[in-house]
Amino acid sequence: MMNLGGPATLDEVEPFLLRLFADKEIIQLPWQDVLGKFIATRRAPKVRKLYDAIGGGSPILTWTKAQGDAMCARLDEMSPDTAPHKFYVSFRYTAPFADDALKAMKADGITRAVAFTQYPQWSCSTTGSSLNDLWRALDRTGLQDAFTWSIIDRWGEHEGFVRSMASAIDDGLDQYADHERDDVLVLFSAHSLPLKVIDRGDAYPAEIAASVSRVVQAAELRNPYMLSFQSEVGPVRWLGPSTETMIKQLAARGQKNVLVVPIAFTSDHIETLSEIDIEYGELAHSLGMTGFKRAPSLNARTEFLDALADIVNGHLESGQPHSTQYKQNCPGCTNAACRGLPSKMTTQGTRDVSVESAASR
Ligand SMILES: C=CC1=C(C)c2cc3[nH]c(cc4nc(cc5[nH]c(cc1n2)c(C)c5CCC(=O)O)C(CCC(=O)O)=C4C)c(C)c3C=C
Ligand SMILES: [Fe+2]
Ligand SMILES: [Fe+2]
Repeated sequence: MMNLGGPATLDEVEPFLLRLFADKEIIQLPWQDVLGKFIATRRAPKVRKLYDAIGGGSPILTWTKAQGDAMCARLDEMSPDTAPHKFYVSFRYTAPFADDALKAMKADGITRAVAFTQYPQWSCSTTGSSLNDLWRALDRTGLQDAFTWSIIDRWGEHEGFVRSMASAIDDGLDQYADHERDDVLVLFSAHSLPLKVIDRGDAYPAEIAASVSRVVQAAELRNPYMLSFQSEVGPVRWLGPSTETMIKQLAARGQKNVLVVPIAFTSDHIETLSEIDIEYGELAHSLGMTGFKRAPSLNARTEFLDALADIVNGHLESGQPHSTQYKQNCPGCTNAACRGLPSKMTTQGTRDVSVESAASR
């Protein structure tokens, strides 16, 4: 289960930021080694305070473990012939890292592995970076031939994910009085990306829009809705419209009730608990937006746990080594590591594992 990760303690904030701003696959900065370090160390005290205010660290590992446990229990029932199923966490910028996951898998005698991104929608800077690092970690640990791989690289239109988002929106709307409910504007908010990434041809904006469209249909939403992007950091230009700007503009035209729906995250962490709930919440209230609320994160929502298991089971049944989109490298990509494959990939899925050599690396 691959994700960005987050600092579990306040002491881990600075190392986490240093690793993140050093990664050229998530953000490209001029003189990255120097500027990345500068931004990370300068940002750390502020970000430490933010994590302090949400309980002293990120809950992303706790949620990922709860999701993994529930997913594997369901998979053991759904697919006894591939049981027992085990999950391992591979975070990009905090422990457990890809190397930790691979070593633990080897120690447990695992031979068949599914690299399952926890970002529903693809971006080269998130799932792409995690996968590139996973393949590098195979080399670092000398475990190139230990596992036969397949990849779940995107699932933003999966029916179970879409239905869990729709039911989270229902719960979000239930927070309003009956007479207010029709007046609520549903503001889908996704993590933004540097425009440079978009200009290379990254699939993220289209995949986010597809998720929003499917969720709106599944929720049979009668409320007006829109999509904006949050969490811009660093001195580069970011994809808009920005969630913060939209809140200001909606408040200026008298919109009182806004329900924010985080569409690109599967659990609570700093972007939901701090940025939306505290930072945007205070902004909205200061501007007279009395009904500013957020739909609950998916966390351990039963429909979502079912969805995670269904995504993996469907993947195993499909026999596909990865999505048809996976090999579609961004036309503007100059990173030789992108869209590589490990040396052992399935051609037929778990139920009939035959192995082919890496098509490219
Ligand atoms: C520096 C560039 C960043 C890009 C590009 C980016 C994209 C991106 N991130 C997520 C998901 C998460 N990001 C989280 C925190 C976080 N992200 C960045 C930077 C970029 N993200 C920073 C510096 C931080 C740390 C907090 C801060 O300093 O503001 C997290 C949460 C971590 C946690 O608390 O557990 C997640 C999750 C996505 C989906 C995405 C683009 C598609
Ligand atoms: Fe981020
Ligand atoms: Fe790339």
